[in-house]
Amino acid sequence: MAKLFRAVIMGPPGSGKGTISERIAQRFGLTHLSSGDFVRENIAANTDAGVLAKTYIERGLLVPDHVMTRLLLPRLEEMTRHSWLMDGFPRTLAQAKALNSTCDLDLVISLNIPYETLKDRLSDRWIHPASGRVYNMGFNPPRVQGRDDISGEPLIHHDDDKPEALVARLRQYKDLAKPIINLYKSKGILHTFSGTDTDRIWPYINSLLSTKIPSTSQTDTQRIPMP
Ligand SMILES: Nc1nc2c(ncn2[C@@H]2O[C@H](COP(=O)(O)OP(=O)(O)O)[C@@H](O)[C@H]2O)c(=O)[nH]1
Ligand SMILES: Nc1ccn([C@@H]2O[C@H](COP(=O)(O)OP(=O)(O)O)[C@@H](O)[C@H]2O)c(=O)n1
Repeated sequence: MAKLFRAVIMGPPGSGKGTISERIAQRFGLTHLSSGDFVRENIAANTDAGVLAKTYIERGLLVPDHVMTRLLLPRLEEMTRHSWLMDGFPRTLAQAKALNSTCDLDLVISLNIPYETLKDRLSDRWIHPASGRVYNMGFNPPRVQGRDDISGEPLIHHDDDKPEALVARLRQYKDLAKPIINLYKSKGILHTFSGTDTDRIWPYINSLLSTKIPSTSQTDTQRIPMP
């Protein structure tokens, strides 16, 4: 069996983690694991952890570490035969340490995007909640306005994508991400990409990953919140 590949993508809200993860999943055949989608699925399914998580998300708070790790780590342990890219986890140093004790990461991508760019993108982000597919009216608009391309279902706008919520979310990201970034830097697996356009960052990420994992023309790549 080919060597498995484990990566994490980090960045503030709106930095393009979901968009870039999709491209990576498609090009390299990794499974894209979105911790945010997984949390939302648990909320929709009314699981114990989902009910608990909802009380935090509704208040614009991060879900506590012990809830997130209880949700995610058992699922990761089921992924022992898959290569994956994790988006949205770890969000804290405690989560990074918990992840560390579960698996060896090969690579961490950190996105460094200016504040004005994040603000513009998020004010225009539309999401299909059931699949996690994400649109932007300028960058990747849906074929039919307000509707998901695949299912035709309505798109929604998250309250916490509004500019008034963004400053606090960004500050929190910076504070929490710093020690995680330092940890990954010290392990020699951190790669940082800066810029205002996903299309200009993507070739660099693509060529980095091409040196680490064989590309695939797979069409059956998955975007699943978690397995
Ligand atoms: N204008 C513009 N929008 C982008 C670009 N890259 C991503 N987006 C959009 O910006 C929003 C945030 O991207 P997303 O991948 O959801 O970021 P995440 O919060 O880090 O997962 C979405 O609406 C994307 O469609 C870009 O280069 N330019
Ligand atoms: N590791 C994580 C991942 C998500 N979450 C919660 O789940 C929400 C949605 O996750 P997301 O990754 O889609 O969020 P954003 O990238 O929009 O911040 C976050 O805003 C947090 O409230 C968390 O608390 N801890």
